[in-house]
Amino acid sequence: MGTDVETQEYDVVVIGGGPAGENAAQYAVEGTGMTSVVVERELLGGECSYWACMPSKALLRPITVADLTGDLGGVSTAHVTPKSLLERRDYWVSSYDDSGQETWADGAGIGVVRGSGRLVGERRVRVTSSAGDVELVARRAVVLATGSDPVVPAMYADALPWGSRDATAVTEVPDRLVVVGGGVVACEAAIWMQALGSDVTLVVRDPRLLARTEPFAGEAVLAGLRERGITVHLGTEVRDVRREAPEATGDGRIHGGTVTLATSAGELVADELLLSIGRTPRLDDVGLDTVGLSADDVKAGRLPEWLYAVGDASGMAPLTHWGKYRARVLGARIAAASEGEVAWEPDREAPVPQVVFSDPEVASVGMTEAEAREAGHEVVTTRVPTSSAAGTSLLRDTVVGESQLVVDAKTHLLLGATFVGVEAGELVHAATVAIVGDVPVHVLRHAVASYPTAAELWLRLLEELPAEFRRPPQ
Ligand SMILES: Cc1cc2nc3c(=O)[nH]c(=O)nc-3n(C[C@H](O)[C@H](O)[C@H](O)COP(=O)(O)OP(=O)(O)OC[C@H]3O[C@@H](n4cnc5c(N)ncnc54)[C@H](O)[C@@H]3O)c2cc1C
Ligand SMILES: NC(=O)c1ccc[n+]([C@@H]2O[C@H](COP(=O)([O-])OP(=O)(O)OC[C@H]3O[C@@H](n4cnc5c(N)ncnc54)[C@H](O)[C@@H]3O)[C@@H](O)[C@H]2O)c1
Repeated sequence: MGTDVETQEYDVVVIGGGPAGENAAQYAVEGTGMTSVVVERELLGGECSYWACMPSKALLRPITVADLTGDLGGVSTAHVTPKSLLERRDYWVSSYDDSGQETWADGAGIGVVRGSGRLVGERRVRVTSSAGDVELVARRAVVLATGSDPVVPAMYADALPWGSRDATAVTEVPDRLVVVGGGVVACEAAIWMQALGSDVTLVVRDPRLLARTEPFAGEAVLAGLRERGITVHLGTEVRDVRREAPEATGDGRIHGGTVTLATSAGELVADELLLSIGRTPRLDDVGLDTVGLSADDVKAGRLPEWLYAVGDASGMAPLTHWGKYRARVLGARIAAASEGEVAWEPDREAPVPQVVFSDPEVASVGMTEAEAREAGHEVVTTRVPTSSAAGTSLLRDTVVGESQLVVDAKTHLLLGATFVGVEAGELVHAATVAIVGDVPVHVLRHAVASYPTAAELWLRLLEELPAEFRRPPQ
């Protein structure tokens, strides 16, 4: 039977216009003469631009700078004003207007179709919107870049807890906020919510914060949160959640009456509950069944040659820079294949860096010491106080945190690095370069950092290694 739905053909159809989708659409066709289109049902730029990375970092930066002025002789202490903090957030999310992104897509020659996209068969995507349906046919590839959803177990659902969208889009500041989770969102959001005026309590199931990083990093962040007056209950289970008159008032507004949590540390009462216990790929309603696939197939990479997943939707590390990187790799593959070529790629997967913009900041890449040992490496570690270089100690009056390298004892190659404290996020990139470039530590010693910059911390770390790490392995 015929259909009166308009059909459009492109070489590459990308469902989801977040950072991963945008990069896939751009790199897949750049320099090839092929065409690509992005299907977006909310705002082009995705979660990252409007409800995740950008607003959270826009909120945290003034707080970090104000703290710095309070810990730096020779300058008056600055204070955060909640109203101007929220104005800064609004500026960085362009007041939730994505016309700038649309201009970018236009300039890059990428088509944009507004609406909800869904596979309806091999290489076919149906886009539904209030303006009517369109069917997109992909000559070469369909890319799923639909992002992820926060995990909300059934016990919490009726209480309509805040998710990270509410925390980043906050307009009504609850007097008392309970945050469930001890991961990245919890450790970052606790800081800005407390600076905005909430009395914040963290309820953490694990015995420590940031459980996937080195233990000393979580300990430093715990001390930092407690120093700000934030209460943290570690190793605590939530057993029941009740709320008076829950109401879907919208992003960033208080979702009803008082929330009461029964926990293994006792009863907690709050005006709002922020649930931040991880995210899951958004694959439920993208029509995988119409091509005989499931979400598990996507996460395991069991996909036909015309279908790809990238970014949070792929189940890989849910980080913007990682999603964008994988999208560039994927885009280059698709572009090269269209010319009958194979894009060059390193023969090993690159390590995933992550910066947690907590206080103190935590930055890591590669394996933790425990992960390296578990993977069978013979390991040597070197750890120094982050204050131990002139360049780092000059940056504040009190420099907290420690930094560590994990080195393979046999090859002298860096396996992982963790920096905690001032400039951690900048210091970690040299570790990423050393790992990707296979630079052994005896060579790294000859990469000289300027005096007195924070990068001289690398010298301190390398100096602390046993003497045999100053020459090639014998
Ligand atoms: C509070 C918070 C802070 C964060 N901070 C950082 C940070 O500092 N650094 C970092 O690297 N990462 C950070 N992240 C993670 C980062 O936001 C994600 O990894 C990133 O947004 C993933 O990009 P993506 O393109 O895969 O998905 P998204 O950014 O989620 O974009 C997916 C897009 O697809 C659209 N979409 C979904 N389904 C459909 C459909 N069926 N049809 C049409 N469109 C659809 C969505 O509307 C959305 O625009 C943070 C996350 C949170 C929650
Ligand atoms: N700066 C950044 O790069 C940044 C900032 C924010 C978010 N993100 C990304 O967003 C993702 C989601 O962040 P997140 O903080 O929600 O997740 P997360 O994975 O970082 O932390 C989840 C926490 O919730 C706990 N948890 C899991 N299930 C639970 C349950 N049922 N009850 C109680 N606790 C439970 C975990 O033990 C962990 O402590 C992160 O993985 C991260 O990649 C990145």
